[in-house]
Amino acid sequence: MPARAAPTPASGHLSGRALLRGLWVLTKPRVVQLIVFCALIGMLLALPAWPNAQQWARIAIAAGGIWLLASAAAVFNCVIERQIDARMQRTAARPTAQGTVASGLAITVGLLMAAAGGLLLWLCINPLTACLTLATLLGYSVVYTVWLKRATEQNIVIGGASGAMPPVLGWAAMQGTVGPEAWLMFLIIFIWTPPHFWALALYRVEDYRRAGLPMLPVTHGRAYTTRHVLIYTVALWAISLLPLLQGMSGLGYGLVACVCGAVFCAYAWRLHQHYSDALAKRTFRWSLWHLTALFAALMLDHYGLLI
Ligand code: HEM
Ligand SMILES: CC(C)=CCC/C(C)=C/CC/C(C)=C/COP(=O)(O)OP(=O)(O)O
Repeated sequence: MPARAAPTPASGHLSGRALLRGLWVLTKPRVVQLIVFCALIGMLLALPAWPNAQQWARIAIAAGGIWLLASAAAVFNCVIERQIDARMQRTAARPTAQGTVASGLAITVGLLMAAAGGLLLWLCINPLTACLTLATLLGYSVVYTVWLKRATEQNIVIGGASGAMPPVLGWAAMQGTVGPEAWLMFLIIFIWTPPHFWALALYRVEDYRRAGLPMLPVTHGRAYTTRHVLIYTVALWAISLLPLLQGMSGLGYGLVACVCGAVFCAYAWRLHQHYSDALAKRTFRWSLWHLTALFAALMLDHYGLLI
């Protein structure tokens, strides 16, 4: 979403509230909101029962630390990609692409957020969570943004590992180790990421072509991409049922995963058969509801609140 206030005439940079609003936009708040939500579910599932007051305090601090580091990662991504962003209609309004928030300031704010988040996790949670979250930040801001994104059409498949880490971080924050249940949640997000992103890339293909980025619809075309959206969506359907088979969740979760998986597959099948930009947009929107529903169901099931 663009920063709405006008630049000051003298510097071209924003001031006051508009500057804060611009910095907020750079943290990609809606994406980070879902990331923190998945981390929170990881924390709740790592505890056998409803958290007590002390555990709630720990959850709040861990969520705050993960939020700070994820937001910093997003700010670094916006600075590094400001020239690419300026060439794409979807991202051209970002304050870094417009030059209304100076890169130096954005980097400083990002570093401060990363330092605050890292310290919070290291001192108040545990070094494992701090190290894993910092590694996730580097994975997204450096490995994906600087290298993978421009290097291969598998960029978001490999880079998706960073985005899939939140439940692992949440689990580590509560347990001090990482259990198989956490890796199962990682796998769900990891397999969800390609259809989530490629649905968007299909209707934004001209943006990516203009920016010179090797996203799958640019390098391999629409039919190949929709086939891969379908393959990953079917794989996601199967993988999202693993918590049931592993004994981590019950029938309530299984039912939600079954129904949501069927809807996502139906979208992917229709997209493959009768492509339209409008359908690709709806598929992308559904991907967000799908992940939210899966993680909400994992949590409700954990407390026996689903059938
Ligand atoms: C490498 C991994 C990923 C890639 C390449 C990717 C890509 C994208 C892109 C390009 C958008 C922008 C859509 C727009 O501007 O309208 C987007 C939106 C979004 N993504 Fe992802 N994503 C990834 C992983 C994730 C993960 C792990 C989550 C959360 C767990 C997530 C949650 C969201 C949300 C909530 C939005 C909607 C933002 C809005 O409506 O403003 N994404 N994603
Ligand atoms: C520390 C921690 C938990 C970090 C999480 C890392 C993170 C923010 C992952 C989300 C992935 C994401 C926003 C991809 C957007 O792709 P893009 O950058 O290609 O999208 P764009 O074109 O909109 O910039």
